[in-house]
Amino acid sequence: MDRVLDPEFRALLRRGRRVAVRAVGWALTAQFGLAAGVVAADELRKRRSPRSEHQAPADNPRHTTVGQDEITTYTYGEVLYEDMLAAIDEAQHFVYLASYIWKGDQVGQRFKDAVVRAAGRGVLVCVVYDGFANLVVPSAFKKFPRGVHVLGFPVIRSGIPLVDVRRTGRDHRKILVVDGTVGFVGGYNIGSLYATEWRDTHLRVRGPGVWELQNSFVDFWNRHHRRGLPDLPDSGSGHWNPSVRAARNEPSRLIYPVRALYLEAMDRAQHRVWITQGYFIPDKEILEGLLAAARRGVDVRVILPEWSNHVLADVVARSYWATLLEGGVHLHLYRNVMVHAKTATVDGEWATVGTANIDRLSLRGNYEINMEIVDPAQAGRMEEIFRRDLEACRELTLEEWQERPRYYHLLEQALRPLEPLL
Ligand SMILES: O=P(O)(O)OC[C@H](O)CO
Repeated sequence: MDRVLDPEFRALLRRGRRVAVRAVGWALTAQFGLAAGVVAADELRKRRSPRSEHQAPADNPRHTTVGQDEITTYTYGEVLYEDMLAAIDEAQHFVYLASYIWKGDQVGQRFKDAVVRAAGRGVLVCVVYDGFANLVVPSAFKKFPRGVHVLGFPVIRSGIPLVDVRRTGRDHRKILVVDGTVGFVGGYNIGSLYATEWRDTHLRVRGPGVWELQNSFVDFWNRHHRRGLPDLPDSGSGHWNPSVRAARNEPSRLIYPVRALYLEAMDRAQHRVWITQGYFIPDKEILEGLLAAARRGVDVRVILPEWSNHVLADVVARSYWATLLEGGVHLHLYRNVMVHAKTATVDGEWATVGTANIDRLSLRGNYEINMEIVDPAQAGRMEEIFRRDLEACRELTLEEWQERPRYYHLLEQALRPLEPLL
């Protein structure tokens, strides 16, 4: 105690604290400087090889029937958007549309026109977009006529996010529900780029499973809409079908079941775990799940873009590749086209398609929704799609990865601490 009061010792402590604060400051500056440098270098690379030279494969949708639900799986945006727009144009009672990104471009305008038309003929129209994800979209585009009810999920929310987790998370969902009879969900945001240049996956559900999507929309809307917007009827469902279910991450209710969905499915796998992801930064338990499956002889494969549109996410993701490859996980790099799908299939029995990436933001951060379908026909379709995608990929070998330049390895380690932000 005497020593604490000793002025010399206190001066020493003060100096130590100053040095520590400065060191942390320099480390953070260096790390963010490095991150900025990597982003700038990637911009140069993109300018040299514009992605628009590359088109996603224009595959037709695939259909299955699961119990009383008709499931259509889309892997090409242009076809999906036409069907979504047709569904909105056919709406008679309500249109619920949530899109994390809603670009103010040609495709975005077509969706806007469609919902305005629906509202004009007396259909109840409620739309949600994420304020942060659409900061770059002109505000004029985000203004709708009075008949369209709009929830722009605020960029800044009340409360202190670090103290109250319920106040955190972006609305990352992409859902369309029309009249309770047809629903769409998956990785596609709304925008022209995604129509032809990105490889993504979306589902259309027709049948009682639509309730899963409708319920997610209604619950979110009723919890988050501002005063003046209508409450939506919350119907409940008499239909209990374990084969077609939605898992919804909801920070405001402290539930993150999509992560559990992946962990449980990997744990059960005996033959195949085939995952397709745009941004793949597995946390400790997901990584353990993949490696454990590979150890017991399961064929574990992940399709990823060779380069995604987020270079920092790429670099941090790559810091796990050596561990994955050494553990027997196969990595397939999709060439030239951005793969943005958030899907997985296990043993030809189970499949998920949704909005959640395998990264911290999606699995422990955002509002997300993934359909879980336990059915050999749908899982078979997803396996067909996976095999088809493999043709556009090259497999990365451990030897090749070990030969990457030393500086690249250092970059991965230096940027890995950014993982909680991704
Ligand atoms: O957040 P996601 O998965 O919808 O992806 C969004 C794109 O990265 C936009 O740049």
